[in-house]
Amino acid sequence: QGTRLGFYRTSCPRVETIVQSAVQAAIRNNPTIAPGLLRMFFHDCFVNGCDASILIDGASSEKTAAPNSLLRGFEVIDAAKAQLETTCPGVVSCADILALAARDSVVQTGGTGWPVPLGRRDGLVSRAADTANLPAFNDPVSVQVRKFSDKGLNTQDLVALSGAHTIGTAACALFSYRLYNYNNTNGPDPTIDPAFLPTLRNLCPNGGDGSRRVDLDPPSVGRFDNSYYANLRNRRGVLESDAALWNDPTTQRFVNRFLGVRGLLGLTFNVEFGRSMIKMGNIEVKTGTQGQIRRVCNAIN
Ligand code: HEM
Ligand SMILES: [Ca+2]
Ligand SMILES: [Ca+2]
Repeated sequence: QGTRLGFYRTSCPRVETIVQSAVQAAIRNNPTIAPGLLRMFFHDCFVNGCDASILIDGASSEKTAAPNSLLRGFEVIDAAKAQLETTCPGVVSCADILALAARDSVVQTGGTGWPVPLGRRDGLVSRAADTANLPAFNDPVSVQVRKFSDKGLNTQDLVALSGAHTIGTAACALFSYRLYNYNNTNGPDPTIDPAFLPTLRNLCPNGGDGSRRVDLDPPSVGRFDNSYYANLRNRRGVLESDAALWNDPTTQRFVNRFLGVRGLLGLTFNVEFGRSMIKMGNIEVKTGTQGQIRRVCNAIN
């Protein structure tokens, strides 16, 4: 009683093309939508499962919580839903639209696609307090591993899915503490490449605008490739949580495998990313008669 391929084959055969063209149009107009939608899906699946709880508006819904404050692309899901309601009213869940949009965002940025099993139903609750279990920018590897394993994802999934940071940006506010007075040392995080430090300091001056955004995978921020892992090896991970994946021996081994280091069993990033996304997309899904099919994605019926 899970998700499956071809779920809308008879009830809404054009669902994939409709979502794809909405996502394509949005990204053409604003490339930052691609990372926005990919991250949105992660933050949906980790809180009450992949059930579109992230999309609900309201005073204390998940959306209003700090870890979700910088998400973008909600209007793209709403637009796809509006089109689907004219083509096949009352049939396609917002949770499935988000799962497809995340995949399409990867394809649009040059990644390899994967078949998306469908049949998720939309959830009935969305509470800001439930976002506490999302991984944080300063989580050590042990905590990242635990948060992923709580959702049925292993260490390889963690390293593969963190590869999403091959596209997109981060706000200075979430990592500039590493650049100036890390852990009250009056100096930078010693694990940052000293040649990379001036670049980051220029982009995020001490006491400067915390909302300024920096590429997570320079200079390949718009391409869905494995260059993120090379940055980790070169001690150029921007977020502390990313840098930590290199500094821990277990996760470093996976980074090296994604880099195709000789002597280790190689892993192809784009293939493994899709596999892990299918796993993530099945976290605590509601199917059958659970939940509902929302009429609009930002409110419960
Ligand atoms: C331990 C796990 C993770 C942590 C701690 C983490 C943390 C973060 C943080 C702090 C940002 C910057 C947000 C901002 O400033 O707007 C970010 C960005 C991003 N994350 Fe993650 N992340 C993790 C895993 C993932 C996963 C599993 C995915 C998707 C599969 C993902 C996709 C993204 C994307 C695409 C961005 C760029 C967002 C944009 O440009 O708007 N992350 N992440
Ligand atoms: Ca959810
Ligand atoms: Ca990249």
